[in-house]
Parts: sequence; structure tokens; C-alpha cells
Amino acid sequence: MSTSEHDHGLAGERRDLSSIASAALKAGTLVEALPWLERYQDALVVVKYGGNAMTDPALKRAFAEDIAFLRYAGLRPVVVHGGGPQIASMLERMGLKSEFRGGLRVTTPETMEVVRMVLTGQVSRELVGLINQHGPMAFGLSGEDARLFGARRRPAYVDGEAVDIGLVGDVEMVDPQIVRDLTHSGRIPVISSVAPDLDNEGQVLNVNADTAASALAVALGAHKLVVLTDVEGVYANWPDPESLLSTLPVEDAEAMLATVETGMVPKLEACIRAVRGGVPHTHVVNGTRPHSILLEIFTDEGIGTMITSGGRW
Ligand SMILES: Nc1ncnc2c1ncn2[C@@H]1O[C@H](COP(=O)(O)OP(=O)(O)O)[C@@H](O)[C@H]1O
Ligand SMILES: CC(=O)N[C@@H](CCC(=O)OP(=O)(O)O)C(=O)O
Repeated sequence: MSTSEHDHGLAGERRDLSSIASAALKAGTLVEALPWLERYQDALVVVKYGGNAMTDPALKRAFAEDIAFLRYAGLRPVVVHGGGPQIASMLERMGLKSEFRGGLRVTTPETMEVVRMVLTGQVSRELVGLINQHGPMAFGLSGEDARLFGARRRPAYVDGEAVDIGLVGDVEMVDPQIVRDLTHSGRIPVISSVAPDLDNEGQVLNVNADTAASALAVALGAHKLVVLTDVEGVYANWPDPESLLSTLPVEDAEAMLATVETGMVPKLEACIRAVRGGVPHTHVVNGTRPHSILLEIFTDEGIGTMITSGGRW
């Protein structure tokens, strides 16, 4: 008997039974997300995307998918992006040096022009384009637009001493109305961390993107701040892999600040400032892991480290 006789001569593709088992597993993952989807309807989630997690094109596409997913799932995502390595490479191409003091870039007027050009003209444009491949949602703006941010110059602290690092600021004023307007109309704001100087009309300041994201999350009364970085989260005893923390009470995060090294300091400070400012949950997550945002928000265990004043959510 030929195969076609055995199959009654019917056309169509045959289903592999093992694919049904794997489909059931996928359904399990979707159902696990259900309580989080219910809980986070309309929730404002600020995601800080650092330049180190942007170096690979596939990773950038996965980031854009996650952000579009959040929006289609009924949340209101807001992106604040950095671009430290991208600024460094442009400075190098222009024959200018990159210098950091206390984790912050020493910013001359010439450096400031490059920072503004790279963040608002390059990194923001690229992220907006990637997200908009999923629908006309992303809208790029900087802290200058509609006076979203106002900043004041700040020194860096090196060995307890204040050091002048030029045109670097801390966000001291946030007018989140433009961000609210955009999210209410279904848009995804993509924000560069450049801010007008409150003390010098016409001058702009370079703001660390972790700091900017935290100030915005507080002003918006966001449900969550997710800070993407290039390690799995906060380690109690860096770099001991066994010491990765899944949760960290804000008091302990404050105590850790004295011992932690430069790179993690602005992230911890950002999370502490957000929690103290009323953002219930903040997360430090590995942005070099594809879809880390979805894993953090929609799975029971989450990934990375949650810095919080209370329980799991
Ligand atoms: N306790 C800690 N836990 C995790 N990372 C730490 C810790 N202490 C220092 N680090 C360093 O902080 C780095 C993250 O900061 P950074 O490189 O500035 O990130 P990003 O470029 O994402 O802003 C990690 O790659 C790690 O080298
Ligand atoms: C004052 C200061 O240091 N500003 C940062 C702004 C960009 C940033 O924060 O980028 P990442 O998130 O990729 O580190 C800088 O010039 O590099």
C-alpha cells in the first residue's frame, strides 16, 4: 500500500506530535504572565537602556521588541537611554579624549556638543526607528524638549573630595507633562539625558542616564524603574558569582554604596532615589541577555536584582 492510499490521499502538512507538547509549554509561559498583565495594566514603567547593552544589533532589536511588547500588553513604557560607549567612539574619531572622574564624564563645551549630537542625533534616532518597526509608537525627545528636565551643575567626588568636571548636571526639576501626554496617546517616549542648565539660560548639561531615569520615574509616580546593565544584577560581593542578589532592601542598598565600585554606584543611587521617592520597585537587570525586560516583568521569579522597600511587588 502506498503512503497516499494509507493517508486516504488527503493533502496538507502532517503535524509532528512533539510540537504539541512544546506548544503546551509555551502556553504555560503565557499563562504565567497573566497575573502580571492584570496587575500592570496602564502601569508606567521607566526603562533605562545603557550604552553597553546596545553594542550588538540583535540585542538592540530584542530590546525594541520588548518595549513594543510592553506597550501592546497594555503597559506604558518610557525609555531613558544612555550611550557612553557611543559617545566615546565619536570623541575618539574626532581626536578628543574621554575622561571620567567618579564615574562621570568630564565634559568640556566641545565634549558637550558631541554628547548632545550622539545621544539625540544618533542613539535616540536609532532606538526610535527600531521600536517603530513594530508600529508608529516611539517618539524621541531630550530633557530640553518642553523643558522636561532642568539641571544644575554638580561636581564629582573622588576620595571624598569635590572635583569640577565641567558641564555635568544633576536633574533638579522635572516637568513630566510631555511624557504623560505622549503615553496617554499611546506613544513611547524615548528620552536622551541632556538637560537645560537652570542657572545659565541657553546652556545644556550632560546628565548621567541612570540619574535622569530615576528622577523621571519619581516625577511620573512610575510603578517600576528597570535599569539595564551588562552584568546579571547586584552582587553582594562583586565579582563572586555566588553572591548575586535577587532582592535587596533599600536600607541594605544604601549601606552597600560605601563599598561598591564606580560602575554600579550610579545604578544603586538611581534605584535608591527612586524607591525613596515612592517608586515601589526598581530592578537592575542584565541588558545583554535578550528579552531580559520581559523575563523581569512577566515571570514569577524575575531575573536580576530587585531593590525595594517591600515584598515581590
Ligand atoms: N556589586 C556589584 N555588582 C554588580 N556589578 C558591579 C558591582 N560592583 C561593581 N560592579 C561593576 O559595575 C558595572 C556596571 O556599571 P557600568 O559598566 O557603568 O554599566 P552601564 O554601562 O550599563 O551603565 C559592572 O559591569 C561591574 O563591573
Ligand atoms: C555625566 C555622564 O557621565 N554622562 C553620560 C551620559 C550617557 C550615559 O549615561 O550613558 P550610559 O548609560 O551608557 O553609561 C556620558 O557622557 O557618558
